[in-house]
Amino acid sequence: MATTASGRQAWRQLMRNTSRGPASSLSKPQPQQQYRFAFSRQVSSKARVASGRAASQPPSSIFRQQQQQQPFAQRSYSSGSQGGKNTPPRNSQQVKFWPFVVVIALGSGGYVLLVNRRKEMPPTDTASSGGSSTPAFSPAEVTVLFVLGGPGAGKGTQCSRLVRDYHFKHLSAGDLLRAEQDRPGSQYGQLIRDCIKNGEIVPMEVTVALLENAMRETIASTGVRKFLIDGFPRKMDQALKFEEIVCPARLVLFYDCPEAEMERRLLERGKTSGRADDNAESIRKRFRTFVETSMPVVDAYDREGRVVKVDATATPDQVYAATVDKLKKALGDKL
Ligand SMILES: Nc1ncnc2c1ncn2[C@@H]1O[C@H](COP(=O)(O)OP(=O)(O)O)[C@@H](O)[C@H]1O
Ligand SMILES: O=c1ccn([C@@H]2O[C@H](COP(=O)(O)OP(=O)(O)O)[C@@H](O)[C@H]2O)c(=O)[nH]1
Repeated sequence: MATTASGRQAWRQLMRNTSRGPASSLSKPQPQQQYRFAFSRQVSSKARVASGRAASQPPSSIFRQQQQQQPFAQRSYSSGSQGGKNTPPRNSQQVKFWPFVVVIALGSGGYVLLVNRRKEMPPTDTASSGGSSTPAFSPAEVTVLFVLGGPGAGKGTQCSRLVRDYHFKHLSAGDLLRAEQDRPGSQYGQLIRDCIKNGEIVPMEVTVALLENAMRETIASTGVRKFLIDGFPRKMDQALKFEEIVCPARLVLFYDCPEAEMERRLLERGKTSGRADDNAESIRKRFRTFVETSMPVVDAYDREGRVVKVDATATPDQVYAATVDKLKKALGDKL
């Protein structure tokens, strides 16, 4: 997808609106048009590389069709003016020039206005920083651990314990999305509801904005600067975007659990969780999304040596002991 100036603007608009509103929420409903722009924008550097190929390809077949149709359209116009037998001869004195003058004047005025407006626009991401923006938080001051694993692997269970013993702030992407979904007046409520029910991933702009807001709010209100970001990133674009504009992650804590065990846990959790996606059908879809879309993210971090993998099949206490042991080795005094 091409990175358009209007797309970048829409992203900025989204971020401005979200950072103004109450923490952890996307506060200001926006016009539908901007919303679509925001989602069409792919800003990650990898996405840009990928889209470069598409951009250099010839115009779409629809565009080509329009180009080809133009001569026909012109012919049909001219055939009318050439006139049939009954067409009176054209009197050159009847031709009026003032409409042309008005059109040219309006066109020139519009162009000048456009140029001046363009000058007032803030520089785009790529123009200002050669293709990448500075993250909001420096990894020297803020520690971010992504906590990943299949649905029901035990991410939330382990995060609660780490919060208790090591004073992390636990930010569950799923919880933030569910809160936004239920927030009266949220423009994204229905979209989030549909994605969660179908085990699909909510467009990254929404989730990244919610997480950034929650981090800002946490730092401002508690001073805590260590974050467990649970259930995120589930897709490569989220990972790239978050690390580009929010904060590079220190590592990924990955809970490895077989599907049969995760399914058993989720069906058990579903008896009391009240979650719309803790049912057999949604669980199946979530597993598929996890394998097809989220595991490649874990694999990518693994190739960079940034994954701490923990076997999640044992009891919660045993899994926690293994977690602490491995995190101490990986983080030292940052734990
Ligand atoms: N190690 C474990 N063994 C058995 N059940 C577990 C274990 N860890 C978590 N659970 C249970 O499994 C369910 C899913 O755990 P949860 O932490 O909510 O998973 P996730 O956040 O990965 O979706 C919960 O009901 C939880 O109590
Ligand atoms: O970054 C995220 C995190 C979660 N979700 C959605 O929220 C659902 C529930 O995620 P959560 O982490 O709460 O639960 P889990 O599936 O790990 O049990 C997922 O299936 C997705 O539909 C999402 O779209 N983006």
